[in-house]
Amino acid sequence: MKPETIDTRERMIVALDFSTLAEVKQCLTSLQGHIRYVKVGMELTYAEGPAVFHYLKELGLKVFVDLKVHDIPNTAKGAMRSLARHGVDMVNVHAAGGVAMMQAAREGLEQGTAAGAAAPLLIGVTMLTSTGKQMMNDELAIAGEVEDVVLHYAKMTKAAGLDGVVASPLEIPVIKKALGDSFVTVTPGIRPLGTDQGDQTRITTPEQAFRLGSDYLVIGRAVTAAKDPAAAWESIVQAVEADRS
Ligand SMILES: O=C(O)c1cc(=O)[nH]c(=O)n1[C@@H]1O[C@H](COP(=O)(O)O)[C@@H](O)[C@H]1O
Repeated sequence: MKPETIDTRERMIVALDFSTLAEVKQCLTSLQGHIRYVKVGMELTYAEGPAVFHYLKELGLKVFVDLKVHDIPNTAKGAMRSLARHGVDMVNVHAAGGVAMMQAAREGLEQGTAAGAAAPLLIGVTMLTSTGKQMMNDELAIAGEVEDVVLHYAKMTKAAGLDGVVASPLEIPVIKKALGDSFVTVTPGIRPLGTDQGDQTRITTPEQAFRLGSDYLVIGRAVTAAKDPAAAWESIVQAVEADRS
């Protein structure tokens, strides 16, 4: 199904950046029934192991496992084969690992997916949303504009046969224009008005992210660190739906 035909809530992913299952359960006490899609990153996976993926799937949630694999092709392939066996919905690798690594990741994912089941969406991370132009140019020694580098990584990702990319919402129009509407875009760096920018650099509001054409928004601390996560979540959903109508 094309992401734009999916309900808004299915396109908003909550980043469960916690280090214990107890904290996850506490957060879900507020959010359960409101959310449909969650992201499990390194912090929670390294603490609780893959059992947490199954716990969340059994609650009826879709699960994006964000481990940002970046290694030699053979290792990336094995990592994806193992991840696919958990029956999750979305996984990612760093596009900077290169086309051969991404192709190997794709192969591993197909090998690990149960017969008859759909493979998880495989997404390439372009330039982290915490990275700005100065850091990219001076620290990482990558010349040019962030948007051009992101587009280059997105083209590599598509050439490798992946389903889409992680980028900032700011780069989505050029990615969609060059690579087509069905190339999936997943965007962190979401900051509702009045929330703390923290360590993110290339940010937009949730409304802007949808307007720029993002398929899936990843939202973490603006919701999970709020006093009332469900209220924070619902105010984002309302703002987005009002903006889109
Ligand atoms: O792959 C990601 O999900 C990711 C890529 C990226 O470029 N930037 C980024 O922030 N993320 C993740 O998205 C989430 C953003 O969280 P908040 O900044 O709290 O909304 C975190 O879990 C990050 O690990």
